[in-house]
Amino acid sequence: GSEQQNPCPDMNHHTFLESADPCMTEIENLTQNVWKSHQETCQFHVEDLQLLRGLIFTREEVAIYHQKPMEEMWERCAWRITEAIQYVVEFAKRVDGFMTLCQNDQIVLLKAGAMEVILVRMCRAFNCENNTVFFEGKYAGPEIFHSLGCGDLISSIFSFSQALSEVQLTEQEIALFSALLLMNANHPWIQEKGKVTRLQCDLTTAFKQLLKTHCREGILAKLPSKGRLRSLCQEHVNRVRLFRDSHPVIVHTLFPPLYQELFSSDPDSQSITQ
Ligand SMILES: O=C(O)[C@H]1CC[C@H](C(=O)N2CC[C@](c3ccc(C(F)(C(F)(F)F)C(F)(F)F)cc3)(S(=O)(=O)c3ccc(F)cc3)C2)CC1
Repeated sequence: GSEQQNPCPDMNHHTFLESADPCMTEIENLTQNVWKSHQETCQFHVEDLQLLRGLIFTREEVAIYHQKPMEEMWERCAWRITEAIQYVVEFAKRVDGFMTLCQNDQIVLLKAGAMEVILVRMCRAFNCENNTVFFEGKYAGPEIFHSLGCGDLISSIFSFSQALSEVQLTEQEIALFSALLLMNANHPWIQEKGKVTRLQCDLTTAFKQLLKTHCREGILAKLPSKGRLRSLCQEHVNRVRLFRDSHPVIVHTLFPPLYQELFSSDPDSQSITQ
């Protein structure tokens, strides 16, 4: 294919010398790999999530959720999020290049990005016509999470999903956007910055190429900003800490260990998520 001018001009010279420009097929292969990894590691197919939109919790079923104690609702959500995180870990492991990173960097990238990928994936399970999300087998409005006692977090999650579902991202766009959220070389604790930067650059090229091919550059302005995603994740971490401080035994005994490591521990403590 035609020689690509270096896609990452800011790569300093020695990194440039040791790495050739990705030619088109390399970028196309990366796009196919990321799309396949996404399809294989989503909990539900988007067609199934659309078919199930007709299945909505009845008023009686919502009332039953309202009667559940806060601890039980938190435990359910913690398990759900842990399940979703495990699928995201599997997604990352299948993206070309991720497994070549050192263990430390894999953990740092997942700790920082897993929740952001879940928030993006969530828009697939969100129905913006009636402001409901797929939860435990049926579609539910925000009121079903009432007993969690964090209405502000829930409403920001719903308004985030509302805004993102209006962009009507394709599965390929979600796949590449998710991979980009994970491969963030600017994270302070990254040891092999050059390798992550290379991955980030190739994924950026792949994403831009995909948007250009499908005349979808317009969505770049509609994607949530880094700041929006980060503040939503921070709100979630704060809420979990709040719940943990008021229910230490519950979190320590019942919350899935992976969830605790990813969200309850201090952001800078290293831990094994494998
Ligand atoms: O891979 C797929 O197909 C997708 C992956 C993403 C799935 C999903 O939407 N999710 C998996 C777990 C989900 C989830 C999101 C947020 C949280 C919390 F923030 C809090 F509980 F506080 F809200 C916590 F973390 F603090 F507890 C817990 C669990 S959920 O489906 O249980 C859900 C909960 C609340 C919502 F308001 C909307 C969704 C999101 C849907 C299926």
